Amino acid sequence: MVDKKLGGAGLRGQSAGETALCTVGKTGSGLTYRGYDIKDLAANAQFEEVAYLLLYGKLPTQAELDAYKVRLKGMRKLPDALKVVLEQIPADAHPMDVMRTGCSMLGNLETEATDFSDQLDHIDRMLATFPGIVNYWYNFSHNGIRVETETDADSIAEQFLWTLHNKKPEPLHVDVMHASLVLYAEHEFNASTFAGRVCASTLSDIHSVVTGAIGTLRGPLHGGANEAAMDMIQNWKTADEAEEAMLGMLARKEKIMGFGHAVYRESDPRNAIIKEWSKKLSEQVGDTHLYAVSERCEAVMWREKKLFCNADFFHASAYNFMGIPTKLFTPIFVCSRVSGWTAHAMEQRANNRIIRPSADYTGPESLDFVAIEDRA
Ligand SMILES: CC(=O)SCCNC(=O)CCNC(=O)[C@H](O)C(C)(C)COP(=O)(O)OP(=O)(O)OC[C@H]1O[C@@H](n2cnc3c(N)ncnc32)[C@H](O)[C@@H]1OP(=O)(O)O
Ligand SMILES: O=C([O-])CC(=O)C(=O)O
Repeated sequence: MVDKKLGGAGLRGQSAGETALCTVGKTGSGLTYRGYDIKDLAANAQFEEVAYLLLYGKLPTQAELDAYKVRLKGMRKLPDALKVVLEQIPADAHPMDVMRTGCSMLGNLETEATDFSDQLDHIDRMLATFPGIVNYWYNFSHNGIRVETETDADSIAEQFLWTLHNKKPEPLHVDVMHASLVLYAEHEFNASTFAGRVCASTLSDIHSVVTGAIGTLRGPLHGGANEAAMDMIQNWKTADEAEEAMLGMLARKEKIMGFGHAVYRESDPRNAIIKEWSKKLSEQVGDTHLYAVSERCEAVMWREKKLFCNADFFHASAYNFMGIPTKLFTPIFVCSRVSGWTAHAMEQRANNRIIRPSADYTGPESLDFVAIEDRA
């Protein structure tokens, strides 16, 4: 078991508020959304059911789910002014920067009411438009295509793949995307959600909450780890080559992306689920090495450091097998986590006090003021 350093830097192990949305690592490795185990949700629920659970407080009935999906489907059109902005962003921009700009621009065009009475309309609109935003930019900047975002896709999972590849995706890939979006939807006071809650606590608007959260998720120590893991494993053609390279990285004390966690001590329960999907996809595409390389990385990290794969590691190979470009990996996380971020914003707003902790001062004391002409 990994010995976690609690306290000290990074507010590790300290409670920074209350939530009814999620528990992380309560038994060392468990994860629940509003009391439901992630294993049950990932195996049985579509992403829209989970988004509904987080945002509307309960699992939907069939009629409620059908109506919710119709509502989201009707909200997919991108405003022309947003498309104009997306078309200005160069092909070599990072798609997370595109998401951040896209979200912010949407907030300029469709600003939330200051009394938050329309918060759920804006939240559902973000859920509905985010896959189209990133893929409209991607297809325009890379392929010169203005992709249609008002597709016939039945779900957000299908909508992401459809707007990326500009065609109806195959059912297995849609199933994997549902599971992936369910796994990424919510995770208590992780860095991006906490950033969003701090923003919400100032009574700022929902697009500012999400824009700040996107910027926070972007880093390789957080959501960016799925891309970083892919960049790493794609260098290796055999499991033995991967093992040798990893041992070198560990000897040089390099961080290995997709491993370790700030809260879990034994395992990340999302890993086994996405790993299973990655295996299935690997068989489907006739992969000869990427899954084997990934499995060896997992074994080496456990053997050498007792570090386990977090949610991001096997997402890398799974997304790769579905033909998703590596730099679009973290934006998929955004398309999902926007449900958790905004559920937290609503929870914060419902019982708000501005989040403003204290700091331990470590600078100099009682200095004499020096006139500008006398300063060295
Ligand atoms: C969806 C998500 O956001 S999941 C997280 C995605 N991020 C990554 O995969 C990035 C790689 N992982 C990491 O950087 C870290 O494990 C974090 C940021 C996730 C957690 O950080 P912390 O809580 O500070 O890590 P923790 O306290 O468990 O670290 C214990 C020791 O293991 C080391 N360690 C932790 N993760 C790794 C890793 N991936 N590779 C190598 N060493 C590691 C730490 O450096 C630390 O060593 P030290 O005591 O010599 O300094
Ligand atoms: O909880 C964390 O620190 C990071 C994480 O796994 C997530 O946000 O999904």
